[in-house]
Amino acid sequence: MIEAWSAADVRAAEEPLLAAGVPLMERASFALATQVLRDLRARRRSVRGARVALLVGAGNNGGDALHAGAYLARRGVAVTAVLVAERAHAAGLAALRAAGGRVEALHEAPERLGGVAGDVARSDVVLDGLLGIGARGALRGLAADLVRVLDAGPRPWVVAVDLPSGIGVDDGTVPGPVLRADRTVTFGAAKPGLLLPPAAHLVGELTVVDIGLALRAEPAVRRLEPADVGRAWPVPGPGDHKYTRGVVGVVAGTSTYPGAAVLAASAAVRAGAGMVRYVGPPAVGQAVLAVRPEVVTAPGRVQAWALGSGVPVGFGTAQAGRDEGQHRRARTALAEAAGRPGSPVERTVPAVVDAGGLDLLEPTSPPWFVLTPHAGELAALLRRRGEDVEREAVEAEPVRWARRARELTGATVLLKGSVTVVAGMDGTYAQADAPAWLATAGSGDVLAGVLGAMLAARSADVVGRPALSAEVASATALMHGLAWRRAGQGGPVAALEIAGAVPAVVADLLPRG
Ligand SMILES: NC(=O)C1=CN([C@@H]2O[C@H](COP(=O)(O)OP(=O)(O)OC[C@H]3O[C@@H](n4cnc5c(N)ncnc54)[C@H](OP(=O)(O)O)[C@@H]3O)[C@@H](O)[C@H]2O)[C@@H](O)CC1
Ligand SMILES: Nc1ncnc2c1ncn2[C@@H]1O[C@H](COP(=O)(O)OP(=O)(O)O)[C@@H](O)[C@H]1O
Ligand SMILES: [K+]
Repeated sequence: MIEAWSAADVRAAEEPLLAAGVPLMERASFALATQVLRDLRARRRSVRGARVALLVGAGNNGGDALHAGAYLARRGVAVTAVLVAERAHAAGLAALRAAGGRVEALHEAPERLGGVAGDVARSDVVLDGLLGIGARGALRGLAADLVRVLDAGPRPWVVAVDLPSGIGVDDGTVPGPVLRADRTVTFGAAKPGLLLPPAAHLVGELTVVDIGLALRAEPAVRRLEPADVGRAWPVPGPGDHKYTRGVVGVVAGTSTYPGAAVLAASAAVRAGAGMVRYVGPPAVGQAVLAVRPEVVTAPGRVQAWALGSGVPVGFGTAQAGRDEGQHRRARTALAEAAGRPGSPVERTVPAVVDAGGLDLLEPTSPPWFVLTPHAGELAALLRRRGEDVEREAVEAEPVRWARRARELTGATVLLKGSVTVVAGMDGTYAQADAPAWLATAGSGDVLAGVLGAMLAARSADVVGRPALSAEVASATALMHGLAWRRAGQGGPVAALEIAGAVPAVVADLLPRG
């Protein structure tokens, strides 16, 4: 698992060490220089004579870049520091000069911007040390101008120092120009903005360097890795039978959108549900059975629901494909699963609420409900609860709006997108496990089905400790991405094939022995 701490928590952890004279910047810059040497060796035959440009801002982030530049200069690298602010880290500057590095004081001659940017672009590696955790708002002034010019030209290999300068350190926003990094070397711990969209797309490969910080607070954002999923995946034991493994109830699809039912039910079967009950129009049930004869269509108890995929509700405009029967079935399931008065207690179970199901929710829901909107659906859900927000605003600040939806609805919120953000009761997760090939019609229905199976397998645990829903949802997003990799082999894939790849991915992930 990768864990990320806020800028304030990182500073609080640094303070006692700095007070005790622990050389944090030396540790950080040495690790940075070592990584740059590795990158240089991978990219050219000899380190000696390689060209490295340092983009240096006014603070300690620039200091890291300057000290790393000094190490590199001593290894025979031709290092040029480009200063963009009146101030620059004095000790770092002295170290670089002493090691034979060159200094280009761009702030003293801003008219040289074009020429300097051209030189920077011809470097073997560029270190972005403009801003670190001291960033406030978008890059300003000459730093912003330089990044804009560099962005427009040919791209050298960029290593971001601590983080790509100008991203929202704690919220992953991209309020202005940012130089996209090929690698980010971050110190002490990852920062939330490195994991959260949209900034996460500017980070490149993430290297976390241990500089000895003791971070005591809870991490602000977590990202699960495959081994975490392997450890958490429900593995049946000798005493299990299909009911203990969990029955998933699927209320999905209509005669207009039968495919969603087929995809969600297939995915639940493939993810290892003990049994899948399809609840819906008989003709859709037949379509499901034609693909997955394991599914049953008889009514009965379930341990979790997957509701709403392919069940449009269509407020106002999109009325096509409405099916009042499906709305009624979904509403009944939602009420029972929430434990509304009058429902048998054993019917209080987790529920995945997808697509049209989001329009059928009561104003508030229990935290063992996992809502799975994409940005447009989240914006609509928020508008219905009084927020003035459009899809674009959700895309610009996904974590803010996912958390807001969690507050307003009470449910766990899994916001789909190129990075999936999960806002849960005791924390936030961000999963970036597949490229845009995964964005294919029906892929969200598969996610809903897999998540239904996961929640059914841990039904009582999730209702008893609803904070677990977020972790289960994140693990499912990761599994979804891995299944794409397996099914698509790096290229396009059909949604049903993603479901089909789940068993092999699970088998690979489970601990051996
Ligand atoms: N503490 C330690 O020992 C360790 C710290 N470490 C390193 O220090 C980094 C944090 O350093 P930091 O606190 O000096 O802040 P930093 O990010 O360099 O920027 C502050 C400067 O930027 C300016 N500025 C702000 N916003 C701006 C904007 N939008 N556009 C333009 N300028 C802007 C701001 O100017 P002001 O707004 O105050 O005028 C101020 O001068 C951290 O990320 C890590 O790399 C490691 O070495 C490990 C040990
Ligand atoms: N740019 C992207 N990169 C990677 N994954 C994406 C991207 N866009 C969407 N996805 C993923 O693709 C799936 C699409 O789900 P959804 O929008 O509900 O589609 P559908 O309703 O057609 O099934 C989600 O899991 C989402 O996280
Ligand atoms: K930086």
